[in-house]
Amino acid sequence: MIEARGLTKRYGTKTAVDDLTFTVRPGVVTGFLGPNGAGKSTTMRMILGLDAPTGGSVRVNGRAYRELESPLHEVGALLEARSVHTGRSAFNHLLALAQTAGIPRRRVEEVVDLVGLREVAKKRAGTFSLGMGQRLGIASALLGDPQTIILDEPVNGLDPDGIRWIRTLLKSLAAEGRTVFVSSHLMSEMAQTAEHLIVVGRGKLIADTSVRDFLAGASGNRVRVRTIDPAALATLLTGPDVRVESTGVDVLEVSGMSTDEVGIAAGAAGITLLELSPQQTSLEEAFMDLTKDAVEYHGTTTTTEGGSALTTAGVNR
Ligand SMILES: Nc1ncnc2c1ncn2[C@@H]1O[C@H](COP(=O)(O)OP(=O)(O)OP(=O)(O)O)[C@@H](O)[C@H]1O
Repeated sequence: MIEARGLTKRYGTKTAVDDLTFTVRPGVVTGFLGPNGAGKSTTMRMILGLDAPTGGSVRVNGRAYRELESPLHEVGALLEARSVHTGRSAFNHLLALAQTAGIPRRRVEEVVDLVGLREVAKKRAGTFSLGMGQRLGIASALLGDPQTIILDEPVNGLDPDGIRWIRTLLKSLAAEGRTVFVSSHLMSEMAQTAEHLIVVGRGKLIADTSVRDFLAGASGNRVRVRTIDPAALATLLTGPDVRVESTGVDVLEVSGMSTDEVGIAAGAAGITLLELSPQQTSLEEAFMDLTKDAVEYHGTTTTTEGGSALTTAGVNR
């Protein structure tokens, strides 16, 4: 369990994290969403005791990271930032980390298999591709068999196989009852991986919700309808709260009415329908709606460089 209360971080006049209060619970993957510069990495660094909050607090299993008796066994993390450049083999890199924390060699063997690095375990980690480097970083994070796992943008730059692998791994770690907190600016990815979402924009909390509720709340009523007389149906349905768009020769997209309402209105007017289906807003669209408000509220735009190499924290600091 991770609990942030009024968590704040300022760098000079810049407020990177602004009074964040949220709880990350065990048993589900929690996505930490926000556009670049929203404060995700800074929040994760504070959770891991790598940055001190300017205000508020954050606890892991009821205690500040620095107070954890055996941090590697409690929290495993993979932070975005620098790559692990090492002349050691992947296996020896993990073994060295394990030895500093009193973790037995057989656990190194286990995590090598768990992350699928067995075939390349004897290769120098410095020669690894981004995807292999990420697997190695995740292996390091899992070495202590931690109850809480924190990953900053783990799918950045990965190919579809790698993304699928991480997605499956995160879900299985959560299914074992662990707390899994994973950041991303890819909403579509989080929709497939996370059950719960904490959304931030410009350092502030925008939403703390299940993925399901987030989509339901954001989607409104949108209906796709095919008909033999689109012009007549469009005229019939268009109103102050209803928008009708033509999206194909015989297809309309109706916002502001349910499928039932469209069907009943068309039936009453004697207009034949060929298809009537509710449309779900994608997480991407829902997220853009939300963060657009945050951007407008704050009135400026930030751009940050998109670094994608990774290093481990909590293990390899
Ligand atoms: N050490 C620092 N000194 C000054 N400003 C910083 C520092 N670290 C982060 N910031 C600023 O704080 C804000 C939040 O940055 P942070 O890296 O936490 O965001 P993020 O959501 O993780 O974004 P990204 O996905 O780009 O990594 C940004 O505007 C960033 O420029």
